[in-house]
Order: sequence, then C-alpha cells, then structure tokens
Amino acid sequence: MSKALTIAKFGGTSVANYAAMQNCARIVANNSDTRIVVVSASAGVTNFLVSLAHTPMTQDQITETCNSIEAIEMAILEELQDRESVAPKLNDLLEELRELAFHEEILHRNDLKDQLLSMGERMSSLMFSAVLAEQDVASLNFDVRNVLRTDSEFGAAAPELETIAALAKQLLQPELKDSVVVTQGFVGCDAEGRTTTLGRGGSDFTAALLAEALDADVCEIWTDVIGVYTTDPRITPAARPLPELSFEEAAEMATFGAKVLHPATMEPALRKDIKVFVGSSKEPEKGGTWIMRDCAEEPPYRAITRRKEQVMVTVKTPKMMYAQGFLQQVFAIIAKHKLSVDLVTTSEISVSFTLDNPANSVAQRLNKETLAELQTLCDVVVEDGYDLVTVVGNNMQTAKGVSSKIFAAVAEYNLRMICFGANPHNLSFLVNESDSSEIVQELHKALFE
Ligand SMILES: Nc1ncnc2c1ncn2[C@@H]1O[C@H](COP(=O)(O)OP(=O)(O)O)[C@@H](O)[C@H]1O
Ligand SMILES: N[C@@H](CC(=O)OP(=O)(O)O)C(=O)O
Repeated sequence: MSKALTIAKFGGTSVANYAAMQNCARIVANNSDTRIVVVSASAGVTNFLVSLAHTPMTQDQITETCNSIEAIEMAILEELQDRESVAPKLNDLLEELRELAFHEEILHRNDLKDQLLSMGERMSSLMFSAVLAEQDVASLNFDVRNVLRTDSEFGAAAPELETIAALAKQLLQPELKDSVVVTQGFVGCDAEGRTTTLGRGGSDFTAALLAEALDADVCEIWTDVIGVYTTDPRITPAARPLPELSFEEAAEMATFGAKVLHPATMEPALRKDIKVFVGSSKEPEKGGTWIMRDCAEEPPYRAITRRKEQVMVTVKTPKMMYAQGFLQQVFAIIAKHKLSVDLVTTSEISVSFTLDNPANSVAQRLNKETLAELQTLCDVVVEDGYDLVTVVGNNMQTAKGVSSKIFAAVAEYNLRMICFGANPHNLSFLVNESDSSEIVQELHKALFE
C-alpha cells in the first residue's frame, strides 16, 4: 500500500525569521507523511517587492528597499549552520533581485514585475531547505516553475491543471522518495518559460494545486492563528477557532474576506476531496481547523467575514425600462476589461454592482476607458468607502428567522446592497467602512457569544 501524502504550506509570518522557520521544520520532521513543503516569502518581503515593481522610486529609494529585503534574508542566513553553501546561492538571488529592481522597464513590463515578485519565495525556500536539513531531514529545494504551469496573465495567472498534473508526476513525484521537497508558493511559469505569479496570498493555492496534482491526502496550511475563526481575531477578541468547516463554507469565507485562506484554495481540494488543515506553526499542539466535504454539524451561522475597500458601481438609464439586453451590454463591457462582478442589486431603471478585487487591481482596471464605454450606455456612479460584511452558514435561505436575527443585530446601521438567497451559505451587505468593525462585533455578539 502506498503511504499517505501530506503537503505542508507555511505562510509569511511562519517563515519570517530563523526561529520561526525552526518551528516549521519541527512540524515537518514530526510527520513522516509530509513530503512536500510550500513556503511563502518571509513576512514583509513581498510588500517590499510590490513597491519596487509598482511605485516610481528614486535610485536611493530603490537601494534602500533592496537593503531592507537583504537585511531580512541575511538575518536568516547568519543563523544557518550551513552558511557557506547557502550564501553563494542567496547572493545570486539577491543580485537577480537588484538587477530587476533597477531595470529601466520594471514599471512597464508585467513579466519583469512577476519575476521580481517571485524572488521572496525563491529566497525563503532556499533558506527553509537548509533549516530542515538541520533537523536531520533530507531536503531538496525544488524550483516550482518546473511544474506549476500557468497562463500568461502576469500578476493573476491561472493554473493549467492537466499540464501541472503531468509535470508534477514526472518531475516532482520521483524526488519524494529520498527527500522532503521544499518549493515556492505563489510562483508559476507560462508555456514560454516566463515567471508568473498567482495573485497575493497565492501560496495556499499552490499547496492545494500540488496536492491535487499528486493526489495528496492532506493539505496543511500553517499560519499565525490556531485555525479558521468565527471572524478575524483582529476585529474582536471574542472570535474563536472552529474545529471543522465544510469546503463550501471555507470557500465562502475565503472569497468574502477571511484572509487566512486564499479564495481559490478550496477548488482543488474539493475536486479531489483532499482534507485541508489550518493551524498555527507557533503552537501546533493547539490543533486547528479541519476543512472537509462532510462536517458533523451544519449550523445556520458559522462565521462572519469582512472584505475591505469595495467599489460599488451604479448604472442608471430610463432606457432600461421594459428593455431587453441592456444588462448584457453593461456586463459585456465589464468582462471585456477583465473585471469580475460580485454582488448585484437591481431596480427598474438602475443596477448596482460591486466589483471583485482579487489582486487589489480594481482601482487600476476601472479606468477612464471602462467608464467612458459604460457612459455611452447609461449614467454611471462609482462609489468607494465601503466594506462588505458576510455571514457564512448553512441552509440560510430556508431556515426560519436567519435574516431577522442578523438584521436585528445591525438595526442601527446603514446597510447597502443586501444580497441573500442566491446560495444557501451566505448573506452579504455593504456598510460604510467606518462602521464595519463595530458591525462585525455586534453581529458576532448576537450570533456566537
Ligand atoms: N476567519 C478568520 N480566521 C482566522 N484568521 C483570519 C480570519 N479572517 C482573517 N484572518 C486573518 O488572517 C491572518 C492569517 O493570514 P495571512 O496573514 O495571510 O497568513 P500567512 O502569512 O500565514 O499566509 C490572521 O492573522 C488573521 O488576522
Ligand atoms: N508572498 C505572497 C504569497 C503568499 O501567499 O503569502 P502569505 O502566505 O504570507 O499570505 C504574498 O505575500 O502575497
């Protein structure tokens, strides 16, 4: 019988420094089923890389930002037992990083931006592999670009599943026999060999994609909280960890703002029925959340999420009265500009919708061109300053009293764009961003405390 396979992903705070990496290495060493480790960039590094790739800077500012990244990496290197063999490889990566950061076209070429963004994971995986070896685990630093094939949508690349499965079986699987493979989250490669990235927070997705490709039994997401909570513990200290969640509930939570999981993570897990575990790399003994197909309970209220900085667009024209095909024209323009519509509410002559914000790119994409095209059809009002609050649960549209309990808890606040009933797992509304923390706290009190 073949052995069970676990893939463990460690997020940015879990690999922030040498001591944090040691905690993660112990988790790997303690479970002989763990044969693949996916790491994120050390905390803070991707943010520095994003600013280098997107913000016009003076030469001094670029140098300063590169130095900040180098300081994080060097602090880890300094603690390694095997400094001598890691140092030249790290220096090569830091040199590549500086070349890209100073490249005269960096602000204008998306392929270069993604190559620069990949550097954080490429450095942390090199270092983590060395930390793992210190725990007497035979380890290999594997370049994920050999297997993680994507399209060429730089910054938000989509995986090509069949190719990934074939390449992973051919190139990654054979390595697992003798070593624990340490590889990079978030990073991919297109058919032309150019580096791509999956979008912010994409390392969870990488772990789930590799789990799917190799038919893993468990995908572990190790982070800085002991599981998925009833709401973001940063919003209220009353939030508590959930022992279990269904794939659907977890997917809703991730989509609607629970940053602990990347929204796409559940798709591969669901397709192959792979259990997902979320726990704290600092306190692994405290257990965590198991995400699976069938849970023991299906409560009407499971969690509350918040997604910040929502953009609401209202299109309005008397031409909509009794007209056919108007909405199709509006949404065709939105689709052409690669924006994805999220919530929708309608009246006879107007439609409001929010735009999904997968890579924080709505502001960039909802540009003058898109607006001008929409304005040829109708009046357009764009509003921001909203957060989206979602209650996630089960059978919400059929269970009695579900919405009245929610609305009673937030009766004092102004709600916009209430969306309910399209699926059994959520009720969402927009609120003023200045109210959103209080609203989540009030809802949490009413539903969970
Ligand atoms: N429902 C939730 N349960 C747990 N954590 C949540 C939830 N919603 C938001 N979070 C936030 O997600 C953070 C972990 O995600 P992230 O910072 O991306 O971790 P990592 O770097 O490990 O990927 C937590 O510190 C927490 O503040
Ligand atoms: N380093 C990438 C990918 C990632 O998933 O990071 P984290 O696991 O720390 O959310 C980012 O910051 O977006």
